[in-house]
Amino acid sequence: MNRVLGDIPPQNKEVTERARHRLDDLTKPIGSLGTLENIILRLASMTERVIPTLQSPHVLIFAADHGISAEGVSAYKEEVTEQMVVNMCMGSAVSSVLAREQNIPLQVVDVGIRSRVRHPDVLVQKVGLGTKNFVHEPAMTIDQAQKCVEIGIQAVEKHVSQGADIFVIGEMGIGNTTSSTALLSVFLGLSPGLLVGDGTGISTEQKRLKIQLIEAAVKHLSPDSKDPWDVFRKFGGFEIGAVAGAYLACAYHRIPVLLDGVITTAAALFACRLNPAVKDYLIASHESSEPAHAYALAALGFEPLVKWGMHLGEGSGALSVLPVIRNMCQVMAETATFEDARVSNPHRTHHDSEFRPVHGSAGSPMISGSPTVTDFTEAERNAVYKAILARRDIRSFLPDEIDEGALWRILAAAHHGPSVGFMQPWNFILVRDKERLREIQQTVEGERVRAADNYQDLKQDYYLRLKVEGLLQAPLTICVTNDSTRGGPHVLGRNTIPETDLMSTSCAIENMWLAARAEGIGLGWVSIYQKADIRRILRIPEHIDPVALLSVGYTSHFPDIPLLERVGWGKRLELQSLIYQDYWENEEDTKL
Ligand SMILES: Cc1cc2ncn([C@H]3O[C@H](COP(=O)(O)O)[C@@H](O)[C@H]3O)c2cc1C
Ligand SMILES: O=C(O)c1cccnc1
Repeated sequence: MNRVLGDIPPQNKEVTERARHRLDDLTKPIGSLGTLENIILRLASMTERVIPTLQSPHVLIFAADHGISAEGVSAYKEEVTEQMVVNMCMGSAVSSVLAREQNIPLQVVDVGIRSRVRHPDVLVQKVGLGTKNFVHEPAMTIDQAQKCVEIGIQAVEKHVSQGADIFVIGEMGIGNTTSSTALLSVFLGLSPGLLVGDGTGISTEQKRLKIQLIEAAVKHLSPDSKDPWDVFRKFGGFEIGAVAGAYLACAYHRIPVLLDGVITTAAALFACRLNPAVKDYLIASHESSEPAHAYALAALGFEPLVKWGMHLGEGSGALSVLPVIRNMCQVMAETATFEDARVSNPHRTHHDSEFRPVHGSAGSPMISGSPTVTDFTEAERNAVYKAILARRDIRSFLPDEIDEGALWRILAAAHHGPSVGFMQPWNFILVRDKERLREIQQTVEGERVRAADNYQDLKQDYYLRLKVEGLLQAPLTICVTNDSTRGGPHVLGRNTIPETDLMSTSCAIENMWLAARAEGIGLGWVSIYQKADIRRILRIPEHIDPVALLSVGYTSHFPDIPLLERVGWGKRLELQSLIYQDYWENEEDTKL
């Protein structure tokens, strides 16, 4: 607990500033999303992402019983706590329906229900069998107070480690509006008469009793309002402590968390008294009709997003507002900027839209320094680079047929290659017929020998000893063709550089190569042939360009360095020597 309490990160003003800049660049009048703009900026600061994403919400509901319920301060009996928890687990409580509708997992934690809960899905972590009745004695010991906060921390941390990126925390505990109101009365120094409301629908008589009991208990237990633990242990509840712990853990992990009604907000005030930095990670969802809620929100400096007169608890208010907040993340991500949509912007010239990049904190699945959250895990990212670095041009094949599923995936990878104007100029001729392959091999062999004339003496011998194809070994050859007429005469982006169709087809081939490598399948690009020969053998029309012959098959091994490097034909140039800054640099320039 001390780790979490002592190390809550501050707001990130730089990210907030960049987010504000982007928000003002979106195609809408400045400030037109009202209060929701502030929510977006706060989310950016909390998550240190200019474009925050909330993809994995999680609901935690903490439940416990209260000694004070013996005084008849609720319209319902204590046993309803356990019954409602079972109802939640069966998916039939308001909170369960709201969570299910949004596909959000919900976990109920029993922090101290008096009876055994009759459902296996409840996480049982009882700190006691209900609190003591604070009319007579402190609700709990200091040890219990710390334990329930610790349970809240652990519950959040478990789900954070599984990828949760926003939390709704709810509570269930008959009698807990009395407990919360007592806490708020002491923390805020306000009289219970101002704060007590109708709770679950109590009579005027019960309301009067509720006020009197709180007043008497505060007098009797004389809490030290400057000591949050003293106040909490005297009037709190186990579920309220767990909610406070959950808020602390969210703040520690830079995870946004939604407040619900009066009970969770009392827990928030307790958490903020332990460390005021928690506040920066809390979002007020709604204002409940319990009078104490408005006072508590005001004390925290929060303006609730909505006032719908809700007074249910269970996280129901927060769950109702959550979609609005998540939509705002999509707005931030997907709304066009004035510049992108070519809409005239009176507020920005081209120059002042440039901004310094910002560096976020590291940690999977976020890439360090990225302004957005990436949806690639570290393992997935590494896999992409592995395929790129381990790709080889293969010329030795095993005769085994290629798995049909793998072949389809490789072709689909090609088909998802980038193409200018989306013209998709490619076709794939799958050649398995041995007679046809032999014909192809003969023309390739003829070209290979002819090309040897380009080299002299020893270099020529060297060239002729290189194996340039495995056409007859591989079970499959794919002829990739390019149709420059596809998409009509005016393909977007192809008007000034006509060969972009060919570039697109090349990109498709590279995709195939990488996919094949990941499938453990070798691919060799054969390019020593006369196009006319290949057109004749494969009956390709005159206007279609046979770009590549790809031998495809399993191979005994993928060399760790390219074959031509291994045999000394060439070596990989230094990347550094190929990169220029701002303009083409002459070698003379760099020597100076
Ligand atoms: C059926 C039912 C479902 C609830 N869900 C939340 N609460 C809410 O009401 C209780 C607090 O009110 P009081 O202090 O008056 O007992 C808490 O359990 C709170 O979560 C419920 C209450 C009832 C009766
Ligand atoms: O404000 C709330 O969330 C609330 C009010 C009454 C009863 N239960 C919850």
